[in-house]
Amino acid sequence: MSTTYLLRGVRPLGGDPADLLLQDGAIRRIEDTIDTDGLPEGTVVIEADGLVALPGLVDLHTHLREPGREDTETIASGTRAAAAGGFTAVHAMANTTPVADTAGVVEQVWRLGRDAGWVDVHPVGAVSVGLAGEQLAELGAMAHSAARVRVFSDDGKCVWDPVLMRRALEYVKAFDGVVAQHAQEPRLTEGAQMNEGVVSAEVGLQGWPAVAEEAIIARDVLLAEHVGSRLHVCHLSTAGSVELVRWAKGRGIDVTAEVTPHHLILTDELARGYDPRFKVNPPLRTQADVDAVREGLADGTIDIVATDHAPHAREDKDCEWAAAAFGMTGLETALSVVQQTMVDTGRMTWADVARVMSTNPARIGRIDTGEHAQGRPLEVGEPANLVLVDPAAVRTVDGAQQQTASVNTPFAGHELPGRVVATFLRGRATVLDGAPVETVGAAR
Ligand SMILES: NC(=O)N[C@@H](CC(=O)O)C(=O)O
Ligand SMILES: [Zn+2]
Ligand SMILES: [Zn+2]
Repeated sequence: MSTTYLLRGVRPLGGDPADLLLQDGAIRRIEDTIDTDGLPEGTVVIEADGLVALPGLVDLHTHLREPGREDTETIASGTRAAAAGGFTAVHAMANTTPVADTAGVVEQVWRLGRDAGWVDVHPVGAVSVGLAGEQLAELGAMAHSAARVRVFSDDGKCVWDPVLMRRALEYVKAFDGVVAQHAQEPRLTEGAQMNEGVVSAEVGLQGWPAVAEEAIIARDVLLAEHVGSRLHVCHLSTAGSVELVRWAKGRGIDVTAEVTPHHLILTDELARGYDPRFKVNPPLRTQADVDAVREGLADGTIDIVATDHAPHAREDKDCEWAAAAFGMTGLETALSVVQQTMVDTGRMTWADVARVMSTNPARIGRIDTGEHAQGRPLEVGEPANLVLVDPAAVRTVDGAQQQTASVNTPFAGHELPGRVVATFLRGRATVLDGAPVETVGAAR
């Protein structure tokens, strides 16, 4: 029998306090006060005064590195980090070794995720065989596998060939899939190391122009319109990209877009210290771009925040900038960065955070229905996927103390607001008192 939890005085979506009863995997009661009389023996009462309850967070863009780079992250360590960050579902990117471009690989990732038990793992399927950008991968077989893939991406590489991109967009319509594009014109970014601008000129690193991202987004929204398909733009990072997505949506094109926490707060000024922790793809941009993506997220042009959690080995980051790998971790800091940049600044409410970090990503990934539905409202009868966050807490980020197996967080030493106190996956606690519940994997 599963544990019954009574959450006392919690604030659903930051609203008025209420008592919530989680029982047999679902939210059973939401009332001003729930009396403990008559509750099953062994009911665990959590005094949640001042805590905000959100639907379990859903990440549309996580790199779990398994299979192939288990030295940097495994499905178990990455999903444990996700639970610690308040997530109940993640989409695992396809740029593994081997690439997740067959039904066999996506089913393996899905099974390992299920066995680990921390969050629901939804594998992303590659668009092209081996991410090589030449031949379409077996999208249908992945969609109809046990992993039920709906999101397809060559992330890390751009689907550059417009004919291949067109075919992928056409193909995924058959199973209501979406192509998630890493928008990067490869010829315009050969050898690029950081954002092209004043800072790149001053520090002498090769620049990566905004137009390299924007040109692909412009092309792809027109392709999506032409074939009547769904497009998702990964980790959008420039003011011009926000404008393009705004224009496309105004025209009725079925496009969605994501921004990462780091692009909401960090700028290319950080490259001045040549610390490769700040080397990422797409690169950190200017303050004007940061302002534009914040505005785009607040006004709904950008649909979601996705972490692009990209763990890397020490040797791939403890080296000179030009030799270092692109990417930074993010699962355990995402909610805090969104709180700091969007909630504490008055741009968004907690209900808006639920929308951009749970409801919308679940809908884009088509995981918002069925037995394992995610991103559902906090209502009686819905699955008990929840995160409890203490918005008044302040913590100093320490890479070594995180659950991820890698330490390439850009926020080491930063004070960030907010702390995940508890996470529930279908009524089962994965995190309690701010710490992962050790019996999670074993309980299955
Ligand atoms: N974001 C990154 O800088 N790196 C990602 C790939 C990607 O998201 O493009 C990775 O896999 O390391
Ligand atoms: Zn990418
Ligand atoms: Zn990525």
